[in-house]
Amino acid sequence: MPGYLDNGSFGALGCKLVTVAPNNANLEQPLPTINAHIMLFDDATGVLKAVISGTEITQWRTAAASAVATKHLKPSRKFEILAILGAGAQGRIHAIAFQHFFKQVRIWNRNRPRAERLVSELNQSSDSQEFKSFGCNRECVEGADVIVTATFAKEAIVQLEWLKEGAHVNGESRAIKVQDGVRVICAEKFKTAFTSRGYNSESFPVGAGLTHHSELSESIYLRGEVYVDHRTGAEVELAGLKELGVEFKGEIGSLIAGDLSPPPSNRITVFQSLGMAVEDCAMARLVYDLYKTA
Ligand SMILES: NC(=O)C1=CN([C@@H]2O[C@H](COP(=O)(O)OP(=O)(O)OC[C@H]3O[C@@H](n4cnc5c(N)ncnc54)[C@H](O)[C@@H]3O)[C@@H](O)[C@H]2O)C=CC1
Ligand SMILES: O=C(O)C1=NCCCC1
Repeated sequence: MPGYLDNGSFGALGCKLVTVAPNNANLEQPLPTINAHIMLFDDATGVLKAVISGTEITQWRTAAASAVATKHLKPSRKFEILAILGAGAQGRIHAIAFQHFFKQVRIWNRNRPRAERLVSELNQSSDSQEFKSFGCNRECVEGADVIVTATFAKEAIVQLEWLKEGAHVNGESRAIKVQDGVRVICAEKFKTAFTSRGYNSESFPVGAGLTHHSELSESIYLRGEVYVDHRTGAEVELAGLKELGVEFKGEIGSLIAGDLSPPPSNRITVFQSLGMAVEDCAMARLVYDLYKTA
């Protein structure tokens, strides 16, 4: 993921190499599923300045993007309940990053003991928020003001009728379109890019028919106000949603810049996060600057 930013006073040029190995959680000594390294270059000369571990940066910048999206899509709402589906790396960091804006943080995982372990860790480090584990995704979501989905689920784990009026959803996993029969052997980004171009090889045995894979039900995308981090990326990576007739209302950056107004507060909103290299570059530069001044 190569990225570059320059606002006149702060520049960053970098490239993140990232792998996704969903089985890592099942190893005897579990490892993160998503591992990354960021090469940071001098943005004026192009000279390599540092190679920085990008695993935690990926977790924090993704949660930060969701927090910023939530703030700008729901500027006037008072939140009480946050529901997080998925107790992995993203679920954990979202809980830590969001906790102070909520009275209760609910966490569901398909394997409940994992949610219970996370809840126990979080309750020990907090004196004001209540963290609660759930065995049922519907119960976890019903009544929540904000929902975060951070799993690898290929079927909907959130339904429209479970959402309360004005709820906001941060969807971390891509709502991808694949052809039935695709063997998952590589990162979603490449898989989508290959199959959407009709490529077919031994590594990609492609069957008939199109399937829409997403953590959120189609009706949430169709009835909600859907915002993305990057429209050009979304047009390609979320082609399945476009084909369903889903309209992307805009980028979160346009809301921050004041080029767009937030939707009425009683509307259901969705931030469909893709992840942007520029987020990694900005954070790598901040980490590098802190390291140099420490
Ligand atoms: N938008 C963005 O910028 C980013 C998005 N992500 C996405 O966030 C999601 C979570 O990533 P991590 O927390 O790093 O992974 P992780 O492996 O640490 O956690 C994944 C969680 O999902 C659960 N899970 C796995 N398969 C499932 C299924 N079929 N149904 C229900 N639950 C299932 C696991 O039990 C686990 O708790 C992934 O979809 C990943 O692609 C990750 C990084 C950046
Ligand atoms: O934005 C990222 O970084 C990632 N997004 C999806 C999963 C891999 C990492």
